[in-house]
Amino acid sequence: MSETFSEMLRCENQPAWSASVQHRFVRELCDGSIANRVMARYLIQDHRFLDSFLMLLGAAMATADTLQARLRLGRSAGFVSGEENTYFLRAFTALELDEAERDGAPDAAPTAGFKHLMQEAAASGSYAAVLAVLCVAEWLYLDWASQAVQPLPPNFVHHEWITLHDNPDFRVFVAFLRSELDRVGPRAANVASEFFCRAITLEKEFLDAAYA
Ligand SMILES: Cc1ncc(C[n+]2csc(CCO)c2C)c(N)n1
Repeated sequence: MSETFSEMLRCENQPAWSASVQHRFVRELCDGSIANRVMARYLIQDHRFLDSFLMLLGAAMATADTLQARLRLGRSAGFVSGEENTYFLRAFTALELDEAERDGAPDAAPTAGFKHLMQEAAASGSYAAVLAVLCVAEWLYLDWASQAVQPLPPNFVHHEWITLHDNPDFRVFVAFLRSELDRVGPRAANVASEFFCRAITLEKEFLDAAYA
């Protein structure tokens, strides 16, 4: 069987991909041993990129070439704006982080890098560029979350961050993003490959930054 375009990009970006999937953050999150301050640092930074992520989803809706894709992307934007947002707020409360602590910390370099990359992809007007960044952000998370061993850790701050990225709806969404990238990527291979590579590099740096 021949390799799909998205599989080819993932292969081309080894070992960076596996370094994220097997990252210390993922290991400690999945076994529940992660320090509260590491989880807090990670979630504060992750919450920062939600705004640019929604710009990226909006750009995907604007640049998609079919109604079916726009409808699918629209549902995902609704989900990210709803349920996931309450996870962050509940987690911030559980970790006893007040607004001053959340707002006081500056953007870490990979957070700023991600915001810039997502805004650049959104402004490019290229569906392939947007899909490449979306694909890394979502597929990488499904990849590590689906390898979590049962039973998941009892703390909701840990297990919900895993199940948010490993559930039937999310699987379908990642499969959709990959099939879209497989469909339009080969026609814009250089752009897709450049954005994919920049995104995976930042994912690894983003996880490292939680321990910095
Ligand atoms: C650094 C970083 N990269 C990717 C994701 C994954 N992610 C971001 S928004 C979104 C959509 C709704 O779940 C998903 C899966 C993340 N959270 N943080």
